[in-house]
Amino acid sequence: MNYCLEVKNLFRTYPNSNFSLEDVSFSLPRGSIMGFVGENGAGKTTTMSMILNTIKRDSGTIKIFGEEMTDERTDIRNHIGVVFDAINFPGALTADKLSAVFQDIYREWDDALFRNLIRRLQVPAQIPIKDLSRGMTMKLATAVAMSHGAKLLLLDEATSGLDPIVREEMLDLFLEFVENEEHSILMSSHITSDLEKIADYITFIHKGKIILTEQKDTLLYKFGMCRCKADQFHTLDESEYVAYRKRGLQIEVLISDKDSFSKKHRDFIVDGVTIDEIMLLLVKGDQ
Ligand SMILES: Nc1ncnc2c1ncn2[C@@H]1O[C@H](COP(=O)(O)OP(=O)(O)OP(=O)(O)O)[C@@H](O)[C@H]1O
Repeated sequence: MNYCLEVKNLFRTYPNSNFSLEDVSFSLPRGSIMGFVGENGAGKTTTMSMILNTIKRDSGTIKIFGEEMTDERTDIRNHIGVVFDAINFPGALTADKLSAVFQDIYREWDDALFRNLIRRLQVPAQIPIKDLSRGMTMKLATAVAMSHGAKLLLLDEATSGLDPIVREEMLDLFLEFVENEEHSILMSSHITSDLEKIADYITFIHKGKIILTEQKDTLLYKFGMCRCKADQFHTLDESEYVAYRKRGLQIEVLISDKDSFSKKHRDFIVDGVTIDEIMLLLVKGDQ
C-alpha cells in the first residue's frame, strides 16, 4: 500500500513525568482520513508534535510521503498543514492581512483558495484575529492549513468547541480535501461521532501505547457488543472476545466478528458498537 505517513516504534519519555510514549507504530494510507482517539493525556498531541518534529523522539522513525522526517527536512514540513487546539496567530492582524504574510512564508500559498475558504466558512476577513471567537479562529486555522499546498493535515482537536453546523461544514471540507487521492488527514478528536462520519481508519492510543488500529468500517460493522449475564459469559472461551467489562449484573463483551459469533452462539444477542464503546471496553475493560 502507498502510505502518506508511517510511524514506527516511537519512544519518548518526559523528564519529571510518569508519562512515556512506548513503541507507537501506525500507518496512514494516502487519500485517507485516520481518527486518532484516546483519553486525555493518552499521547495524541505528543505523537503529532513528533510527526511535525517540534518534539524530539528518543527513538523510532517517521516517514512522510515515503521520506524520513529529520531536522533538515523543512521542505517536508511545508507540505504538512496543522490545526492545533491552541493556534496562535498575531492578534492584531486580520484574516485579510494574514494572507499577505503567508504569501511571503509559503512558496505554494494559494490566496484565491484561502479567500474562497474563509468566505465559505464565514470567517470575517476585516476583524482583528484577537476579536474572533474561538470557533472562528479554528475555522481560520483550517483555511490556512489547507491553503499552502499541504498534502497531509494534522488536526488536533480541530473541531472541539464548534457548534454542530460548523462542525459539519468542516467535516465536508476535510472530505473534499482527501478527494484528491494524494491528500491525507490524521485527526485527533474526542467527538467520535465526527470520526464515525468521515474517518477511514481509527487508531486508539491509551497511556502512550497504541492499542488498536483498524478500518472504521470493520469496527462499526464487524465488531459487536454482546450484553449477557455472568453465567452465560463463563461459557465463552477467552479467544472469542476482545475485551469485557462488568456493569452491575451485566457483562459487556466486545466481539471482533459479530456474524460468526452470532452463528456459533445463537442464544447471545449481539448489537453494533460505537467508537466510544470500543474505546471504553479497550481502556476500562479486562482483556
Ligand atoms: N513538556 C512536557 N513535560 C512533561 N510532561 C509532558 C510534557 N508535554 C506533555 N506531557 C505529558 O504527556 C502526557 C501526554 O500528553 P498529550 O498532550 O500528548 O496527551 P493528549 O492525548 O493529546 O491529551 P488531550 O486529549 O488531553 O489533549 C500527559 O500526561 C502530559 O502531561
